[in-house]
Amino acid sequence: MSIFTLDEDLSRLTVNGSCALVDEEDVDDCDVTSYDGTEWHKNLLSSVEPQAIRPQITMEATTGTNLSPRPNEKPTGRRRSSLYDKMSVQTPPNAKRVVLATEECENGKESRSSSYCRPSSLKKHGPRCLDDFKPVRVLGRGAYGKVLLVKDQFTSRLYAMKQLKKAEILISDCDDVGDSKPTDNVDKRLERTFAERTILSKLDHPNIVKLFYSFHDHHKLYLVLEFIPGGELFYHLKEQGTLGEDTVAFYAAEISSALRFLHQTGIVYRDLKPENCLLNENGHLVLTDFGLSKNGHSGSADGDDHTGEDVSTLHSIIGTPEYCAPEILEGKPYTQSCDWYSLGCLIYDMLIGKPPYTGANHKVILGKILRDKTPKIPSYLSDGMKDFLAALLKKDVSKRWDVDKYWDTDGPKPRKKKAGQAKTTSFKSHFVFRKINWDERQLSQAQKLLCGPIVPVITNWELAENFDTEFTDMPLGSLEDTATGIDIRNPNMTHKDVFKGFSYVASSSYLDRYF
Ligand SMILES: Nc1ncnc2c1ncn2[C@@H]1O[C@H](COP(=O)(O)OP(=O)(O)OP(=O)(O)O)[C@@H](O)[C@H]1O
Repeated sequence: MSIFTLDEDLSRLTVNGSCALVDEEDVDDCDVTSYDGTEWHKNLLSSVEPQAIRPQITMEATTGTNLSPRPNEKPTGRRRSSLYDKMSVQTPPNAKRVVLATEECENGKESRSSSYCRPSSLKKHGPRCLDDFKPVRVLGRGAYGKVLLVKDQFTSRLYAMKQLKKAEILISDCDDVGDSKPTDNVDKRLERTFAERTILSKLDHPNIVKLFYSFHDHHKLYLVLEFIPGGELFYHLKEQGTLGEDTVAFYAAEISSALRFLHQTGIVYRDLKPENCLLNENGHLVLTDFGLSKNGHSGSADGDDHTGEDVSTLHSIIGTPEYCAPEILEGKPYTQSCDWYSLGCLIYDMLIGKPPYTGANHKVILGKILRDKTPKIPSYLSDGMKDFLAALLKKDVSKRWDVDKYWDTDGPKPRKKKAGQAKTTSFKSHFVFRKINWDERQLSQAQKLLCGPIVPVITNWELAENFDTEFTDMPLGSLEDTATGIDIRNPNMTHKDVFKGFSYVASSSYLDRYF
C-alpha cells in the first residue's frame, strides 16, 4: 500500500514493502557493532569515566566497514535537516481541527501597520503590534517564514520574532501527492500554526521557549518569543564535530525533562532535531519550534484547544525523517514514544556526528530506516551509553523503553541484577545520568546558577554571534517585507476569519516573572 509521498523521489517508495526502490549507490554505509549485555554489570562496575577510557577505535577498525567520522574527528558537510522539504501529512478523515476560543486582542481589527495601535497597547501587558518592534538581525529561516531578532521599542528588551506568511500557509500546495486533497494540507498547516501558538501559551518550563505575545496583520502572523542567545545545538555540533558522553548526558537530561513535561501535559513534540535545540546564555538547552507538536488533550480546562486526536494513537505522518520514529514513517498509529526514539537519534548524532540513518534524499533515508532492524551503535561508546541508546532506538515500539512509564520507577526485576541498565532501572537513574542532579533540571532558578558544558560566547546580545552567518548576514529589509497576495480557497472566508483567535498576550504574572 502506498502510504505517502515526500518528494518527487518518493512517489515510488512502498512503505510497507521491502523498500526495494532504495538507491543502489546508497546502501548502508555502517555495520553492526552490537552491545553484549552479558558484559554490562562487569563493565559498569569498572567504569570510571566513559569518555576518559573511550578507546580510540573507529567503526572501520572494529567492523571492517567505513562508518565515518572517527571519534573526535570533525565531520564535514553537516547539513540542516530543515533544508529538506517538509513531509506530506496524512491524517484520518475524522481528525478534528484545532478550534480556538480566544477572542482577538485587537477586537477583530486587522492592520497593515501600526495604525491600529492605541497608546494603551504600547504597554508590556497590552496587545502588541509590528511597529512596537525594531528588527535587529535574521536568526533563522523555516518552511513558512523567518525568525528575527527584534528589539522592543519601548522597553529595549530583545525577543525572537517568528514570522509566518499567511500566503504560505493558505495557498494550496499543487505539488502535494497522495490521498489527501490539497485543502486538507491547508487545514493541517492552519492547525499546526494555531497549535504552536496555543501549546506555547500554556507551557512554562525552563527548557522550553517562552511565548510572550502573538498577533497578526494583513500578511503575516507573529510569535514574539524569548530570545535564546546561545544559538542552535546544530551550530555547536557543526563547530565541535562530536560531543563527549558527559556533555551529551547533560543535554539528554534537559531534553528529557522537557519531553517528560510535554507528555505529562498531553503534548507530543514530534520535531526533535539539533536545529530545534537552542542554548541559552548559561548553556542550558531550550526547545523551540512547536509547529509540529500535537496537543492530544481534547477539551482542556480553559476550552482553548480541542484537537480531537487522542495522544495515545496519533496518525499524522510528520517530522524530519532522520530523527523520525519508524512507526510514523510507516503510517502506523503512534504515541508519545516517538519522541523517545527521536531523542535516541539526537543523542546518536551528538556522539557520532550524524544521525543513525542518513542519505542524499528522503527516499534513501526512509529506505534505510524501514529496512534495518536496529540502528548500528558504534563499539567505542561506553557500555552504559550503548545500552541507553539501544533501549531508545528500538524500532518495535513494544520493545522500546517506555520512558514515560519508567521515568522514576524501576522496570521489572531482571533475573540477574543489572544496576543502572535501561528497562531494569528508572530512566532517571540510568548509568548515563549518574552525574545529573534531576531536581535542578526542574527549576529555572537552579539552572540560572549553574552553567552547562558549553557556555556560549556572547559579547553583545544584539550581534547574535552564535547563529549561523548564513542567516545573520542576510539583509534585514523591513519587518513588513515582500508579501504575496493571499489566496483563500473559500471565497466566503477572509484571512481575518481564518486567523481569528491568533493574537495573544501572556498573563501579567507571567510577563512580570520574566521581565
Ligand atoms: N526563541 C528563539 N531564540 C533564538 N533563535 C530562535 C528562536 N526561535 C527560533 N530561532 C531560530 O530560528 C530557527 C527557525 O525557527 P523555527 O524552527 O521555529 O522555524 P520553523 O519555520 O518552524 O522552521 P522549520 O521549518 O525548520 O521547522 C531556529 O532553528 C533558530 O535558529
